Amino acid sequence: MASTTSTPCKLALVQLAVTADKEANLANARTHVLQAASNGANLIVLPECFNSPYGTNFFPEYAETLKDGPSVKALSSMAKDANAFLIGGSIPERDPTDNKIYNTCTVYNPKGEIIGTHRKVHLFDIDVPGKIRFQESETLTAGNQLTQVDTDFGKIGVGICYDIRFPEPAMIAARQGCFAMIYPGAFNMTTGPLHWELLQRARAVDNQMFVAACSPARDLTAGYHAWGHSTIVGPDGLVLQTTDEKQSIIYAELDRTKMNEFRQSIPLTNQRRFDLYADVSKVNP
Ligand SMILES: O=C(O)CCC(=O)C(=O)O
Repeated sequence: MASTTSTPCKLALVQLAVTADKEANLANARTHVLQAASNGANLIVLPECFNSPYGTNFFPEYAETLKDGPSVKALSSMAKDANAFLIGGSIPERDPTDNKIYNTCTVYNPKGEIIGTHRKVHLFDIDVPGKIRFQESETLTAGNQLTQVDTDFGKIGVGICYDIRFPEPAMIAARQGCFAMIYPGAFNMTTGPLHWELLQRARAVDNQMFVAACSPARDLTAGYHAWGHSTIVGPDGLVLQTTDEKQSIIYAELDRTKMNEFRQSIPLTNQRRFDLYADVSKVNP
């Protein structure tokens, strides 16, 4: 389905250097969000866990509520002062009703109002012997819903990092009219070179939509070494913009006219055979 709006969308991914100092991280985010806006971006994205070091031991310490935590306040005023839509990376969120902690992305309109909240639905629990073991479920709880937000440019699907490994949310988003999937993420030095770009290109080419993933910059003094390489991919599966591991901002115009032309020339959406593969969850392995 084509997006209905025609407002040009200039996307910026802000690959931030993240420290252990939350206040400094929020101030650094603000500086870079305003810089992106002054360069014409009207859709700005921050990385996964941009206000805290990435590690299960840090999540309880840095967690805050969405109602009156400092990060949500700071993000709201950044979006307003930038006059841009802001996909606010993710933060460790404490839900006061059950005291559970989530890895949560909040999304803002240019008035600074929250227009969407995504709690990471697939927790990053992996064990690659001799390389990396990470168990988010030690301190985090998974969210229970997929997230799409309405913007001036059309609908956008939002996931967080490990969520990108699962094709279904991106496919559902595309079929429900989203023109882009955006993932704040923080891959590592093992799976980053293997899969970071591949997964983005896969989600893009499968669904003929824009896909972008925004990482923190790499800090070799931190416990977790992020891969960096924030990347924007077009609906044809080609990389539009990418970067290295350092702090930087990358930009691309997301041209939905070109996306719709590409969808017409290779019309996958109308050619799917759901009569043959209706419900994969019911297929026995
Ligand atoms: O899927 C991966 O390899 C990395 C995922 C990750 O770092 C995360 O979910 O935070």
